[in-house]
Amino acid sequence: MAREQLNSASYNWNAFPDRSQLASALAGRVADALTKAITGRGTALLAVSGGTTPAKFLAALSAAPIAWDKVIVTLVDERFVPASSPRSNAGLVAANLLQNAAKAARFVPLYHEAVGIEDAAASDDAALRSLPWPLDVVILGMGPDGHTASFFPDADDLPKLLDPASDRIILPVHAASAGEPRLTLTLARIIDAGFIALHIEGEDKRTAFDGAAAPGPRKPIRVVLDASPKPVEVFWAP
Ligand SMILES: O=C(O)[C@H](O)[C@@H](O)[C@H](O)[C@H](O)COP(=O)(O)O
Repeated sequence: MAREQLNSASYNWNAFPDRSQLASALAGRVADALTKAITGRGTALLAVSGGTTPAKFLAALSAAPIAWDKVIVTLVDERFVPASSPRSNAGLVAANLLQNAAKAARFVPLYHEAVGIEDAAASDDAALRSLPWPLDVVILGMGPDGHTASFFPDADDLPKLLDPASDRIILPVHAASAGEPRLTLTLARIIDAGFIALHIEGEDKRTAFDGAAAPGPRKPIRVVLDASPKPVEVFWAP
């Protein structure tokens, strides 16, 4: 049942009694959306977030009996570290999603060795243009500060990351609160997705999400919700 809407129907609230039930339900919704895309255009483009929340969901999705050989997986964002780093989102995806049936998917990472983050972002931007945009599914996470993707409130050039008219796919991010330089999909690519889910867990994240509804300066997650042409499906468990 949807809670009172933030800024008029910008999200639907899907609450679950526990994190396992959320993982199964979200995996089912994503599998259906990917299958619909494959039926419609012969392929499906999926972008997932990293961090600590998604592992259970990604593992549940990996077992979905769909045509994974027609699915392309990429990342919503990535820390500027190699896949061998414990901080790597590519490493998280390899360990949790690209297993079981989903092993047949094509994975397009964001990190590669480069002189610097700006060079990496430019070459990613060029390389990812050949993917079958728009995204069919995007799974966002959210930090307690209201960031999503790598749209950190203290990011240099935050308006450029959040420009709904940007023609960029990938941009570099410098933000003191991010831990290390990041590579991120732009908001413009995210809100074009056919199915947009926000996956958050725990009371802190629920409070942070509710805080995004409060009047005052808009946190990045609120900018995404307001810019999305369709309601974002929020999946939450305590
Ligand atoms: O690279 C990342 O960290 C993510 O893409 C980021 O946007 C994440 O979704 C939030 O920071 C929540 O992270 P947790 O799931 O670890 O709380």
